[in-house]
Amino acid sequence: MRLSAFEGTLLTMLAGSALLLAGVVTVLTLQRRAGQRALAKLRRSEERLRMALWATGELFWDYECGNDTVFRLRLGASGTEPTDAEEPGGRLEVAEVIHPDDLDEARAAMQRYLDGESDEFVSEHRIRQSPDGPWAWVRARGRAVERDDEGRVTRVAGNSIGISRSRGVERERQIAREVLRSMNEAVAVLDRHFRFVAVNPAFTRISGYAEGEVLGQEAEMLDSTQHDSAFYQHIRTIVRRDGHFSGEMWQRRKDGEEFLCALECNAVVGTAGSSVLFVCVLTDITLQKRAEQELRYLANFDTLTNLPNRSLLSERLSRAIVRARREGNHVAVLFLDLDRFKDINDSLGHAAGDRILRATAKRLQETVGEHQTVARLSGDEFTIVLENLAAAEEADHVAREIITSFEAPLEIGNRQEVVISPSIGISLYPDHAQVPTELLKQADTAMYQAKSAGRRTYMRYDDAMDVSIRKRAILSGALRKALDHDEFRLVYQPRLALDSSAIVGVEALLRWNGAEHGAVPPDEFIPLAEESGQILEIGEWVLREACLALRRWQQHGLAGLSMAVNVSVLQLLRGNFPEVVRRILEDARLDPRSLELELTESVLMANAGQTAEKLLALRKLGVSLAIDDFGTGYSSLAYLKRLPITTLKIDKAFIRDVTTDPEDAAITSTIITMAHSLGLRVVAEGVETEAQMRFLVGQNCDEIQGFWLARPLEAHACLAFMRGRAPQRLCADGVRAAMP
Ligand SMILES: Nc1nc2c(ncn2[C@@H]2O[C@@H]3COP(=O)(O)O[C@H]4[C@@H](O)[C@H](n5cnc6c(=O)[nH]c(N)nc65)O[C@@H]4COP(=O)(O)O[C@H]3[C@H]2O)c(=O)[nH]1
Repeated sequence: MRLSAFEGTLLTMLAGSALLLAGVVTVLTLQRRAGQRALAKLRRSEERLRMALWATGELFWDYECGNDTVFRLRLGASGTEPTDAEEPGGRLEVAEVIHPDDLDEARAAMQRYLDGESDEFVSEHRIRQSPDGPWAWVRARGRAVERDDEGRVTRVAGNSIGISRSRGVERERQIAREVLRSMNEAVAVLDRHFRFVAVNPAFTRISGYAEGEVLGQEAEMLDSTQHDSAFYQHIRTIVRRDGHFSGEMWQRRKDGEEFLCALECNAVVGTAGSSVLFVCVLTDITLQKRAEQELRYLANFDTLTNLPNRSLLSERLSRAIVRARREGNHVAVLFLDLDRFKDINDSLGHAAGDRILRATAKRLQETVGEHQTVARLSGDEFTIVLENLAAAEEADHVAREIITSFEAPLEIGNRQEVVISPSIGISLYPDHAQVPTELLKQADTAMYQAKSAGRRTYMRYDDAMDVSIRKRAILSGALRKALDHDEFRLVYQPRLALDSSAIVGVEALLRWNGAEHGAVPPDEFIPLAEESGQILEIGEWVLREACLALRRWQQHGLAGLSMAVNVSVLQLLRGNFPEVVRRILEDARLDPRSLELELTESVLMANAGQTAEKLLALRKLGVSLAIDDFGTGYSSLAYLKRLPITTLKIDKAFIRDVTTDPEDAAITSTIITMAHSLGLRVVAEGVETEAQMRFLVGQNCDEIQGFWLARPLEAHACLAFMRGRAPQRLCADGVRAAMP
């Protein structure tokens, strides 16, 4: 079949169109395939990017400056799917993301970047990964990704890396550095050869060595001479072997001074398991040790005398008891108190008192030997523990030795000497008690009894003493009310002048008739009043009462009489006694020459130096001064010479046997002669018989006093006695013929 031209043309055109279509289809197909390949490539590259992002664990963010919001993107755990930190595609206010404390600094960093002051935005701050999640430290970096027409940054994008861990480590390091720097303890890091690797400032402060002087040096440069080198070697061996040492040791500073330190040494173990470094911490404990020693000393010793105190005494006594129980022997406790120490302390001053206590401590320790415990409990109370005694009598023997040792004066410096006597009480284990407290109590009780028995003596405890102590306590309580209750009165014992046979004076003697206890002898209550200090008040009352009595008698026409009043040493030592006397004499309108004050010999002798001044003041007033009970104390006429004494009263103990005991007769006669040679008037006390009186007349004694003449009399009876007695002549041989 033949085709027309039109048909041919049409056919040609159709064929061409088909070809064109086929070509277009081919192109399109090719294009689609290329697009698909490109997309696949893009996806692969995105995937790789995502994987990389996931692997870094970083957070991507994109900050819009205009609205101060941030978009954050972080990849999920699988790394295949992106996970928005917030709502996908959502934006968050910056203030919601960054920790409030870090916000200002982060903004400032951003501002610096936006102002062109930094090449990139860098900030370390805390962010929350999720709304309720914990805060985590990140280091954020970013750069501008968009700018406006004028070139101003409108968007900044970047990433944030978690730095919590490194920041923690750094922070720990910083703290550790600071701790080391500010530590009071010296820290030295040593290598395995014990050479210094590092030291802290405290090390320099304590050892005196600067860091540069020790680094690389051996630690033994600090070894002291207090230990031998084997000691230090041994410690280093322990540190190497155990990786640890803790203890005390002496070390030497750069200036050579040695110091005691507490050392704590620990090995730092390397990855291979062996010690690579040793960290040693040294604390200077020299002062602490000294303080501890001082505390221990203070807890156990008396600082004044350096003797053990009560606490150490109890400890030693307990141990002594245990030993004695085991070995079947005795322990004695000697409780010692210095007689009239309080008065001496008050008059000489406390500094001198302290010196006396120190000298006493020394004398005691010397007497009993250094192996026996001598302790000071308080004030002037000392205790001695005697061990290994086979018999109780050995304790008596030591007590006697102590008393004798105190006959020699105590030297208390400045060429000053003091004579002081002790009173001692003794208790024994196992005889009196089994425990320290009881033994001490009983020795104290015995000491009290020794004091009551006239001081300067010792007594062994017995059960009856407790009763007596209780009685004394009750009596002392009653005595306190005696003045207020008007329970005191005075009696008067006349004194006779042997040459004129006239009554020349009386001695006022105190009587106490208590409501509860009846008549209590002065020998019992005067010591109690002295102990409690009441004697001051009572003594003043006696003085006033006696002066008023004399004044009344004078008004009754008795002239030329003198009144003798006993004065306790406390009255003399405390306060202004001469002034008290002056006032009382003035009130009573008495001539001071009519008053004689009697002081006991032992007291005057022991305190000669301090009392002399007061005695002089009294003498200046015109008052006579007598030494009472002469012969019972120190009987030192040499001492007497130094005191402004006018009268000496021989104690009745000598007079009692003066006619039967040649020794007493000789003593009495010597006292009279020597007293006269010193210009003193002599009065014999306790004259009970005519024979005694005769003897005294023969010895030229000036006055007598005693039952032979008259007993102490009530005021009115005494007045009657004196009135009824006209002076009588004495016999030719000097002995008065008439009996009283
Ligand atoms: N055996 C005997 N004794 C005689 C004889 N003549 C007198 N006496 C007693 O001897 C003591 C003498 O007094 P003293 O030695 O001062 O001894 C006094 C004195 O030291 C003290 N005393 C008395 N009154 C006071 C006072 O007011 N103040 C002070 N501080 N002490 C006083 O009490 C001590 C004892 O006083 P008294 O018991 O009254 O004892 C008095 C007296 O009664 C005698 O012939 N034979």
